Amino acid sequence: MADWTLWLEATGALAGAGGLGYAKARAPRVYWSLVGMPVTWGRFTLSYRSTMDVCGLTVQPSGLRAFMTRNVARREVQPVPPKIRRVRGTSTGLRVTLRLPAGLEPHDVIATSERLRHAWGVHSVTVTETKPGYVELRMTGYDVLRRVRMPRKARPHDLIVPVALREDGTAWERDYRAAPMALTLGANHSGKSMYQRNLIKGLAQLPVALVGIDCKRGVEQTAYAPRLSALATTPDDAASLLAVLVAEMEDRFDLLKRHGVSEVWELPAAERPVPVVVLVDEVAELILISSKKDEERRERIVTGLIRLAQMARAVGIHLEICGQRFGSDLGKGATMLRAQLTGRVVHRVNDKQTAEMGLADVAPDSVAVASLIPMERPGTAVVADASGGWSKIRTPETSREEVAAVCRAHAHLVPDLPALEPFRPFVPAQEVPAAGPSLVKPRPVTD
Ligand SMILES: Nc1ncnc2c1ncn2[C@@H]1O[C@H](COP(=O)(O)OP(=O)(O)OP(=O)(O)O)[C@@H](O)[C@H]1O
Repeated sequence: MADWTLWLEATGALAGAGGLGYAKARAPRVYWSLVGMPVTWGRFTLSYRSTMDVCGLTVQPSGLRAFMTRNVARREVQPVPPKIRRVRGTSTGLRVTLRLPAGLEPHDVIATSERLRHAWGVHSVTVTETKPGYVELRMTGYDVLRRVRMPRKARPHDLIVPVALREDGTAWERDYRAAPMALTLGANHSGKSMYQRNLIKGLAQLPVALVGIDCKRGVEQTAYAPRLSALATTPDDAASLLAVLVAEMEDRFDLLKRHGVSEVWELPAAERPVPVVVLVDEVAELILISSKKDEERRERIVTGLIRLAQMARAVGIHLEICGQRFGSDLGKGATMLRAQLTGRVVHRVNDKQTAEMGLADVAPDSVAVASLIPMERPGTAVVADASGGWSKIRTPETSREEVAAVCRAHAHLVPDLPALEPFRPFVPAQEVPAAGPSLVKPRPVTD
């Protein structure tokens, strides 16, 4: 058996020496499909039982089974590894479904994933419980986060936007129904704007209202103006816009009350107000003040944000807040606001405390991983939610022009929300595409 493994490895090495070595470095996906996958598949198949044995992932067979093996099959009784239910090759690695024998639990496999990775010579092994008694080993043959390519099937739908790639090769999706409010943290140049850019690219294609708050004079979000229902580029405008959003939230609650339901998703489709996603580019610009006279405005902004974060989920208003830090140093109300933001995305940070601000209260295990994101990998982040689960992701590199083009192409999806009309950004006539059929039916917010 070992000879077969050696033969497969030798084939891989020879192919590498014959020119595929170049492909391995420059086109790892091609190399994986041509060489890596067959070699790894062979290595996995041939060494599966012994690897599971040395990694402690076997159990003693049941009495009956041991009896039958000894007396009927007349073979030596051997420890039993998890049963392989399915092996599937993908463009980034191998997926193996295992049925766990009694006595093993998913955590046992998770604890040995590093040993399995080395045993099968793959870049990473991620273990996911698919249903009770079953786990999936997701192996990647190369570093998929080096040059991110999103899976072809990953498309925005409902209120779900694929934003980045996980290190196990699957798409990470921002699901607004599962995590209605989210916080994105990261140091300068860590990739926060790129994350938001990818998010806007996906959201722009959905029937939602996009509201931008970019108090860095709109340098990032102005480019997306054709698809924005509102844009605030100064703290004063932002304070007024948040007051309008709070009033909109209250109107929507009146609508829910009239229909006797508790959230917008229970309303008939024709009555349901369009979801609103509020994207705040840098929260410190909004709530950090330098003089006493701005205190009243800050108070209004923080109160508005906290009210939206606490209640607006039920009426389909979502917050997506970005910042470099988000702790008590931002002043009164900051930690209260943070506690309402369920989804957490933490890019490279300058100090462990910032990673803790984002992750310690939802996924403490991931703090160390976020603290170690290297500078030369912008766009890499750790995502976590209140379920305690977390993943390492990286966004695809997407230019502002590309996202601006998507926004122009979907400008007809801007819904009719009269309350936001005064905040609608100016769009030069040449940027507005010829009128096409509107996919969004204008709906009154109230009856
Ligand atoms: N996923 C990515 N892949 C490759 N390059 C990226 C990625 N994300 C960001 N970058 C690059 O890193 C740099 C910083 O990105 P970005 O502007 O998104 O960071 P930021 O955290 O918003 O910075 P700042 O706080 O200074 O605005 C940019 O040059 C961008 O092109």
